[in-house]
Amino acid sequence: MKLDPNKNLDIDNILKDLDKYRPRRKGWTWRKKLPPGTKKGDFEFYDISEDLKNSIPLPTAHYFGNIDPQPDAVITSEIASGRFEEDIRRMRMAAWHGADHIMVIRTLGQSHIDSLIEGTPEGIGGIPITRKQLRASRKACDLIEDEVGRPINFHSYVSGVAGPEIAVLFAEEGVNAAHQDPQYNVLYRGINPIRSFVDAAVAKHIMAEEGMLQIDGAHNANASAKKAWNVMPELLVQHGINSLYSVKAGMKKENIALSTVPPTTVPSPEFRMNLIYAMTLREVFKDYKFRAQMNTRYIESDLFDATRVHVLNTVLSKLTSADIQSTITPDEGRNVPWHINSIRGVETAKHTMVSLDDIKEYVQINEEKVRPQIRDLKMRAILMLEEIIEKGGYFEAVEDGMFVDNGYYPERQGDGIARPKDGGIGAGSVVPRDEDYMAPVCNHFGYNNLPKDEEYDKVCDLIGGCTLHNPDKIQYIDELDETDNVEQRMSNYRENKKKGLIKPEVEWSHDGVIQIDMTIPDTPEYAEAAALEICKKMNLEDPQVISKTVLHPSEGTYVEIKAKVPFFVKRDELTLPKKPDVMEPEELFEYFKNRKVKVVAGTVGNDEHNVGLREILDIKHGGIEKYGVKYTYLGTSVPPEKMIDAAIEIGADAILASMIVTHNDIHIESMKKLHELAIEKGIRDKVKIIVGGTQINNDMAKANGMDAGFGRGTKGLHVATYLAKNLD
Ligand SMILES: Cc1ncc(COP(=O)(O)O)c(/C=N/CCC[C@H](N)C(=O)O)c1O
Repeated sequence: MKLDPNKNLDIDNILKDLDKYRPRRKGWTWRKKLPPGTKKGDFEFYDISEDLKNSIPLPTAHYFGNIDPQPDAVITSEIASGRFEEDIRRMRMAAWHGADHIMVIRTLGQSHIDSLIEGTPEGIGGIPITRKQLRASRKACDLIEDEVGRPINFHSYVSGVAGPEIAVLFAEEGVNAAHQDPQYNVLYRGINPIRSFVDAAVAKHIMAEEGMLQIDGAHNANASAKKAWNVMPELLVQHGINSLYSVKAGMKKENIALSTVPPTTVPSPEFRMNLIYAMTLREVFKDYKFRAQMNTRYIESDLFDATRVHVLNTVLSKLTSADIQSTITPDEGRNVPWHINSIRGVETAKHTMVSLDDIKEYVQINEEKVRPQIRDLKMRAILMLEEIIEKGGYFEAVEDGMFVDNGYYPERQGDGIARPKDGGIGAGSVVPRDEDYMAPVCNHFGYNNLPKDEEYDKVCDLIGGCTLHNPDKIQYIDELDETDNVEQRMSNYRENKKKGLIKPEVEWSHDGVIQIDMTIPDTPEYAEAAALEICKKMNLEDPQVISKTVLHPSEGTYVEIKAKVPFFVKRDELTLPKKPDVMEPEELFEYFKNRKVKVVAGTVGNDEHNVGLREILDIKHGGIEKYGVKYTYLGTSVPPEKMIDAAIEIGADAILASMIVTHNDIHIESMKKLHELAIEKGIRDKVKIIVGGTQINNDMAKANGMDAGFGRGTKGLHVATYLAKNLD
């Protein structure tokens, strides 16, 4: 099965035969870097990887031959609509924009479920991670990676009281990467510390054997602390605990990605503070990988502000290093990510990384300035580790509330998250393995009383293969819940699709949600009330203000609203907008380089307007001069006779006559005059007469003897295209 860029991804195809689906590979895939100095278009790049086969380049790419250079870092798109079948389309969109790491947020609270969920129940704020969801998503990623021409890493989360089971599920299903950090269970999910670390060793060992990439959980401290910038010393400690524990559980350092989020933002003097932290982290953990993540901590509902934060975060990644740049949707502060915002996040990362190609060769960090601060930060982390040892170890330290304290260690606020060593969910559930404990499964961590006297290659030979080596042993359970399952959810989607009904969407198909914005010249309260009233009068349903920007306390407020359109439009009743007939700039440059074209231009009759014509002529705003057309400008209020004489004198190929004034149909008269004079002087068949103006259109112009007419919104590109296509 292959995807056709001109066709929707067929979810039914994805759902078919999932019981037989097998992942095409296991483990993580990095991008294939290109040699320094690789040429793309007219330019050399030093930090890029192989191109995509299919992609959507950045908005300005069309000026540069549509190149779409791919940064060397993997780019993550985080997707979480709550319905996996809806996420799949967004994965495809994100991949076309350059994401090759798809992370799907888990539904609320899955960490507290002590077994695997089966089927595909609808999630909240994320989706339930289940075998069927993983298979459908990985299968979709197979198709999408073939379509864009680059492997896609599918990512999920190993945490909670079912951590080891989840890890085995991921290993069986070819999940390529996962978050795994026992500190996450302890601090944020209140799961027993000892249980969390024992489970983590088992989970990490399985992940390690499958070559899965691991992302740790340090970013959560950053996201949970009231004063995130104060937890920097602790972040180093948390990274250290998880990284070393992972190595001891069998993970390779190149598969251990430290999850680093810039701890602060404006109006604090964020960049120099985040720079110190980022540099310190990379020095201390230089053999590991870095997954930089845009800041989720301070994302408000203002999309522009979020995007500015994200650009600066990515600049920091480029000035230090990032093996993976995870993107957060700018609407993190107000919605479950919308398609457009998932894409905006990916574009921000790609834009910033490509624009800063090779920047470290040009911008050197002032060592004298940063060194003392890096040293200070390292010392604070070392002191914290020493105190942890003094207290008797990690469990005692976390019991004592040392973690996520809002002090800048060693200063403490005393408001850390304390977790009792023998308390929390799953307390007392860890029992030592018996002497004769034997588990005939592969990649199993810890004591395993395996037979000494038997020959076997791998442990599971003892039972004819475990699910990691004999996937036919996997018990695939389809849907358990008659009502909450993907077939139910897809039914009315299929109905509407078959009828060719179209509705806007932001999270789910046919949710009908649109976003509109308006500026109301009033106080924020009145602006909000007015905006909602305007939506009601527009017959929009359930309008909600999702963001407000005060332009001035009383002069004006910008309001963004989401609301639902209560109707469908029928696809087969739509008349498609006529594509403007324009050639690509490169084609026009080429044409006018080989065909010297001269035109005469002026505003005809008693008419002093000249701005519009100048825009069509001048190079500044993309006038015809930009493409190589030579023009002679005769000015304003030019008599038709003078236009024709000038055309003869310079041997013009075309006359461009601007006509703005139209009262008493003076413009029609001028057109006729130009046409008749050109015939009289014997040049009518040698010159194209083109008229333009706000009231002009092509049919009217041709009806009055002209060759073409251009109305409001015309650009030099349109006129240059006409000339290139119509001059002999
Ligand atoms: C270390 C760890 N383990 C498990 C979970 C998931 O855990 P639950 O199912 O919500 O309990 C998380 C979640 N992180 C938040 C989203 C990801 C973030 N935006 C990121 O990209 O890093 C986690 O950080």
